[in-house]
Amino acid sequence: MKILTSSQAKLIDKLTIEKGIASETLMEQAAFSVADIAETFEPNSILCVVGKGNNAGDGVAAGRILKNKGYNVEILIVGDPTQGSPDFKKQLEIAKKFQINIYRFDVDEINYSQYDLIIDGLIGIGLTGEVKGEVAEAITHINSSGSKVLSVDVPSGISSDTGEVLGTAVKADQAVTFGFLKIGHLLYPAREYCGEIKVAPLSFDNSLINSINRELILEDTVKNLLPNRPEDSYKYKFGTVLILAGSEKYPGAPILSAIGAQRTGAGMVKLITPGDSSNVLALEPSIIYRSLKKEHFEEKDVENLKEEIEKSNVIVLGPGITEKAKGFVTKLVDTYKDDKLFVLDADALSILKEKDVKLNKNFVITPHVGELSKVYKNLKNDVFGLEEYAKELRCTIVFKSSTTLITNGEKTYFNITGNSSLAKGGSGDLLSGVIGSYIAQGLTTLQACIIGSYVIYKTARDLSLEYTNYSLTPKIIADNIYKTIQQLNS
Ligand SMILES: NC(=O)C1=CN([C@@H]2O[C@H](COP(=O)(O)OP(=O)(O)OC[C@H]3O[C@@H](n4cnc5c(N)ncnc54)[C@H](O)[C@@H]3O)[C@@H](O)[C@H]2O)[C@@H](O)CC1
Ligand SMILES: Nc1ncnc2c1ncn2[C@@H]1O[C@H](COP(=O)(O)OP(=O)(O)O)[C@@H](O)[C@H]1O
Ligand SMILES: [K+]
Repeated sequence: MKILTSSQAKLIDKLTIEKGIASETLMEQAAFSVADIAETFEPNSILCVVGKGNNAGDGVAAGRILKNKGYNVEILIVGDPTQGSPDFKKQLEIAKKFQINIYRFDVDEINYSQYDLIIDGLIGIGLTGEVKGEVAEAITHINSSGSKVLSVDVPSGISSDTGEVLGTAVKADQAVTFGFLKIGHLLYPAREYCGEIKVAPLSFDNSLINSINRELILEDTVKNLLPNRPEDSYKYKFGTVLILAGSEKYPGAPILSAIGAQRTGAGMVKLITPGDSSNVLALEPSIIYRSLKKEHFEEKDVENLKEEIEKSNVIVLGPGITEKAKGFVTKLVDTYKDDKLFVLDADALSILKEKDVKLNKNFVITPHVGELSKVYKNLKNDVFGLEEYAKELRCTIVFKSSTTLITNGEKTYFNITGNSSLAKGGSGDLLSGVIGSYIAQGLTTLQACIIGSYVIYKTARDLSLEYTNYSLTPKIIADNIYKTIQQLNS
């Protein structure tokens, strides 16, 4: 499912209209979808609270369709309708002929609570700047009405490009958008304001679709990424993952990374760690394990581990290593950045603090917000900045959050499959091993991040129904990864 910016959405509207599908037709289609979804709330009375742009046009047309079906519908216009868009004004004239009550007065004079459903057609993708004045007041009334709320396109007040709340925003039970998702539907805080999101089809011109470079990860996106596993094969065909992780202080992190790699199909998983993570063998004896019996990795270990490093395809570097391993990380990356594939996680990311650090397409980095904000000073809540950073570093970034963003600067994938069961130490360690495993099995770094994150997040989501978001742990997720792989393989 493709994800658009507001300007891409406007361009698709424009191209469609240029090809001969009138804007009135698109509006009627949009309004029918809104009306269909409104009916699922089984309301007796409906208030359409509208602004004066085309979002309002959709809202008025949906109101008229619902009125025609026998529902008790009223319309409240917020703003001066004489300043409205041509399509909105047209809809208003039609609505008058259908004898709908249309109010245009002080927004405080309406009793919002008397309606079972409020349709929010105040502002859609045309929002510019903070919501203030009458529109802000109307939003406050909608939010405190206690009525169900259906937002047209995006909840009013939400930036469809960044997911920010600009001033104030409608809290919707559902949002119905047209043709494609918008970025704002998927990022917090907006994700919380959207409620359930429905995407309704419109007769849009799809010729631009292949050039849209942002996409939501769904099962279909991932199904064909599961690596081939021919019967006539052997372990080295599925790659060797070398996990260089842990320290005396953090012996658990490398275990989760190693198990993640092993349970997703890597041919060989080797774990080399400074501390004592020997419990890994009790959990999964097939993992090749060695302890350096010291506090943390040191620069000279790069030379000591030469043979193991050179025999590996992918190096998962970072979980639990502590900042004391910085010299080791810097030397390892400098020495092997052109020859090996890397997943850099946790404290391995501290090398990005150095000026002029150059990664390349062999690298995946997997920061969470705290890690990213330490190394990327321009971090804002926007996708565009992250894409720029990936271009600058020339690598693939997995920006781990409640909505996880995966980008190589050219293409960006949104993962909303996870839930708060993952907000626990160790989830990221598990993920780094899984991504390493998929790279070892021959996927591109971008593909490995897409399927790796999906496999972990989907397993977590499914399991949390039984275990709850409180009690589910990364180890239990690791033990059940096979269930998601089964679904993908069916
Ligand atoms: N061609 C069509 O008829 C279609 C219409 N669609 C609808 O059209 C919408 C886009 O329409 P527009 O481009 O007219 O934009 P909107 O109607 O989303 O927003 C523009 C209106 O909001 C007001 N506004 C903007 N920022 C404001 C702020 N900070 N505070 C208060 N008021 C503010 C503007 O004054 C203007 O009246 C979409 O969201 C969708 O609902 C499309 O989705 C489908 C096709
Ligand atoms: N509320 C949430 N909803 C969905 N996924 C989440 C949520 N909180 C955390 N996650 C996911 O859990 C993982 C946590 O990673 P991280 O913080 O690096 O853990 P650790 O380093 O302790 O292993 C990330 O993949 C992140 O996307
Ligand atoms: K809206």
